[in-house]
Amino acid sequence: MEIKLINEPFSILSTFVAELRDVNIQHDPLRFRRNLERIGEIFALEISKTLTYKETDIPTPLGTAKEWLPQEQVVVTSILRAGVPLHNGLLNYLDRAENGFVSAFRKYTDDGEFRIHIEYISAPDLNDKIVIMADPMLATGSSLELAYKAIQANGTPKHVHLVSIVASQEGVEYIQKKLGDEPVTLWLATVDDELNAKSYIVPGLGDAGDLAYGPKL
Ligand SMILES: O=P(O)(O)OC[C@H]1O[C@H](OP(=O)(O)OP(=O)(O)O)[C@H](O)[C@@H]1O
Ligand SMILES: O=c1cc[nH]c(=O)[nH]1
Ligand SMILES: [Mg+2]
Repeated sequence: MEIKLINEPFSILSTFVAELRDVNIQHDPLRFRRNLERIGEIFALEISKTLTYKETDIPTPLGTAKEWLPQEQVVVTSILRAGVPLHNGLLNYLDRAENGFVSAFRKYTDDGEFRIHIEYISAPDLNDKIVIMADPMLATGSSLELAYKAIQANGTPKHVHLVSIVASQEGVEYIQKKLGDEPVTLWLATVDDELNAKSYIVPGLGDAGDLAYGPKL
């Protein structure tokens, strides 16, 4: 497994991440979702550089131009809920991609413990395709690991790009341990040092799903 941290060299990306984190800005849900989407667009551009390209004749009004076009079929998948705006951003650029969705959410018990529940998968045939799996938060890493394993039921992808915006160091190490031998690249915008007692990333940004879509029961 390869890990790609895209926050260096410095770019406009860090402005969008700062706005997601900033407690004085993040409570504007339209802006929060749009920043997730904009970061998805940046990841799409970076991931597109890893695709296979073929030189292709393009008819113009004045002649024939040669352009390099991507060859593989891409499938953008995301983890509900918080993955949706990131998914939209990836799809803005990878607009011919097929799409998949996985529900993976924390279900809390009265003692404050939680387990990850996967109840819904909707995805196409993944055999030999380039799969992107998006979730803005990589905290313990359980959601991403289980979602990755769940979609394998739809076929064996050629490669899987796992995309997260804010990761914890512990979560990165967990994914490395669980998926280290898989044909996977883990793309991240930033890595924070800590997880708190409730497995939230510190400093992180809070609850991405709630900030994008409001509280849930
Ligand atoms: O790495 P983990 O410890 O598994 O945590 C990360 C997961 O938690 C969040 O989802 P959440 O359960 O809050 O669902 P939501 O998107 O519906 O709010 C986030 O979007 C990830 O899916
Ligand atoms: O810090 C975290 C951890 C899980 N889910 C979030 O939205 N934020
Ligand atoms: Mg949430």
